Amino acid sequence: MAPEMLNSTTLNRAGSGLAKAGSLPSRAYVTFLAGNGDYVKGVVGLAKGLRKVNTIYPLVVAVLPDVPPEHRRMLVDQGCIVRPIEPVYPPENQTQFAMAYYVINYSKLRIWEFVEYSKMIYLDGDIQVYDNIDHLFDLPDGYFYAVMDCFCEKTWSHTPQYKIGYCQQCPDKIQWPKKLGPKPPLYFNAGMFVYEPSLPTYHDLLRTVKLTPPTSFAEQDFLNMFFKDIYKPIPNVYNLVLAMLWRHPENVKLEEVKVVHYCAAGSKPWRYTGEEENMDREDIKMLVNKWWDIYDDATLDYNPAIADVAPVAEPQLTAALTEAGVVHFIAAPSAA
Ligand SMILES: O=c1ccn([C@@H]2O[C@H](COP(=O)(O)OP(=O)(O)O)[C@@H](O)[C@H]2O)c(=O)[nH]1
Ligand SMILES: OC[C@H]1O[C@H](O[C@@H]2[C@@H](O)[C@H](O)[C@@H](O)[C@H](O)[C@@H]2O)[C@H](O)[C@@H](O)[C@H]1O
Ligand SMILES: [Mn+2]
Repeated sequence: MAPEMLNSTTLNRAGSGLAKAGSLPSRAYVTFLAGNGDYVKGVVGLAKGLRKVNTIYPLVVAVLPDVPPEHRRMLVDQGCIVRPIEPVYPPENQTQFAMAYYVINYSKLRIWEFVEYSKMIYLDGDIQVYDNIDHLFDLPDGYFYAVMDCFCEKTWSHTPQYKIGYCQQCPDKIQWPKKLGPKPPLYFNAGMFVYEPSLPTYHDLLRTVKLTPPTSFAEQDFLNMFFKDIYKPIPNVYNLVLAMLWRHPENVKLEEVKVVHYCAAGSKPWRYTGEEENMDREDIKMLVNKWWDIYDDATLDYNPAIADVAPVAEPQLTAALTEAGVVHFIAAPSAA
């Protein structure tokens, strides 16, 4: 039975980061950085964007060995928690990944090992958060929450969905033909998800990835297969895959969007030229400028002197607050 979409009422009722009595959940945002190129700008922008929306949680950055010390320093200077990780490689393969570099994205799997955190929200480095989404941490445990992807871009041209014009974003437009067998399970974009780090899950992921032939969307396909039984879709406002603007405009209310994912070809703000297809759209130009406004805003730089330093609650104070039934959890100094 297809997982029902969580609606915004349910999500907003999830709470505002108030920990239930007795629990002091350790939560953080986490992103992934590879290489010595310009994605580090994406992560700096993300750190500043999270700070602008007043998240109470830190930003952890999982860095591959090829991220240079000066880039790591930039991230520490922006209040991020830098966590070195080792690469994860898929089995030997002849796969044509949709983008050749997708092979490095398997290293995202290392974030399941961050068990010092009970719940994490993963965000790609090419994502920006324009509204506070801390309430997602209060979603019920035991599920994998993410936004459904779209199958209409050329990057999907190898798939039966694309060939018949079927997309889960408009399931009634083209019916899935019985001759193709069961309708594909709901499929999420792996640029943003809410998950629980867990060593048993981590070891299961690493064991399973070694046995799973790679496919076009690399770790995204793998994660969809691995979590298909506990995947719960959340509204598109939590991860606007930019192609939705021209593929499914009826599903987008830009003024309500909380998270923008600059994944369309040519849309990475730090590389934007406006020349690629759809990049001359007014909404794209506005979103790229919005990203730069945050990136260039020096008032959003991390300042240790005024950062939310987690008050070291006296044990008796915590006990008293717990007794009162609610403990407002202030995490480690907000990295963002
Ligand atoms: O050279 C790279 C390529 C990717 N990434 C990280 O891997 C994520 C996934 O890649 P990308 O966002 O480019 O994939 P897309 O969402 O555009 O398909 C990026 O957001 C970065 O966090 C990186 O750090 N360096
Ligand atoms: O390594 C595979 C990547 O696959 C996904 O990107 C794709 C996917 O969303 C397609 O549906 C779009 O058409 C395409 O533009 C976009 O780049 C994730 O965003 C990224 O984090 C990562 O998992
Ligand atoms: Mn991305």
